[in-house]
Amino acid sequence: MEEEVPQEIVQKYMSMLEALEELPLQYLIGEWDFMGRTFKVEEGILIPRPETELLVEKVLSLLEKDKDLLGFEIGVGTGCISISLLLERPRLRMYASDVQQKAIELARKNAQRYGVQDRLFLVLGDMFEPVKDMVFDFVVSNPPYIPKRMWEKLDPKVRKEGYLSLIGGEKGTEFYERFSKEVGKHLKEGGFFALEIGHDQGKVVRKLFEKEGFRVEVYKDLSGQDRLVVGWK
Ligand SMILES: C[S@@+](CC[C@H](N)C(=O)[O-])C[C@H]1O[C@@H](n2cnc3c(N)ncnc32)[C@H](O)[C@@H]1O
Repeated sequence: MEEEVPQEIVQKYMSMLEALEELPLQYLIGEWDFMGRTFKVEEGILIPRPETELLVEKVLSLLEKDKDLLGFEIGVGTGCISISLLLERPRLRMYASDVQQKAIELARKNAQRYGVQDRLFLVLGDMFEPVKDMVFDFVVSNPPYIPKRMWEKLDPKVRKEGYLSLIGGEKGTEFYERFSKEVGKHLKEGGFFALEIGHDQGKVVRKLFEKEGFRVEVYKDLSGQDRLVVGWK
């Protein structure tokens, strides 16, 4: 208590406080926790959310423990979903894509941190384009699902996570519309997909997938809001 704090530390502290007015705390400290593990985060890439842990838990509940499995994640971001799955299922291998090179590089660093880089194949590109001819046991994604008109209304700190991370076209459902038409040919018979959805998107998204012939379940989060959709081929 008697020691005086050095000026340079006081200055660093003050400038960090100032930066916090515009930047989320997570970007300032450079990492954030997801499912009990710490992931590097960078501006422009979604900060892992607690709601998304539900998606990982649901997928884990559907994956057998001692089986060789192949999964695909669209929109890898920090890598928190794929890396969490790989750490819980040692015989799983995952492909994971993103349209942002920055996300691919960040996910690579996080995969190295947790020693799963040999089972995570990171690919740059849109939707299923980087895995054109491949079929998987399952496909998972936490896609952008906020309607375009909401962008300006979002907290400026949230906007630091980036348009591509958050906005799902005019109605917010553009990703699901495209995905519902393409996912079937990339799933093995009996395979499934699992997607995070917005709290008011359960009905619309269920309809989209039922129209394409999938058996569909919508799950709620702990606050009773629609949060996940799972479909089986
Ligand atoms: C909501 S963030 C999810 C990031 C991470 N999976 C998570 O849950 O924290 C959506 C990610 O999908 C990527 N993305 C958006 N549209 C895409 C598309 N058509 N194909 C591949 N990736 C896409 C974005 O760049 C962003 O990194």
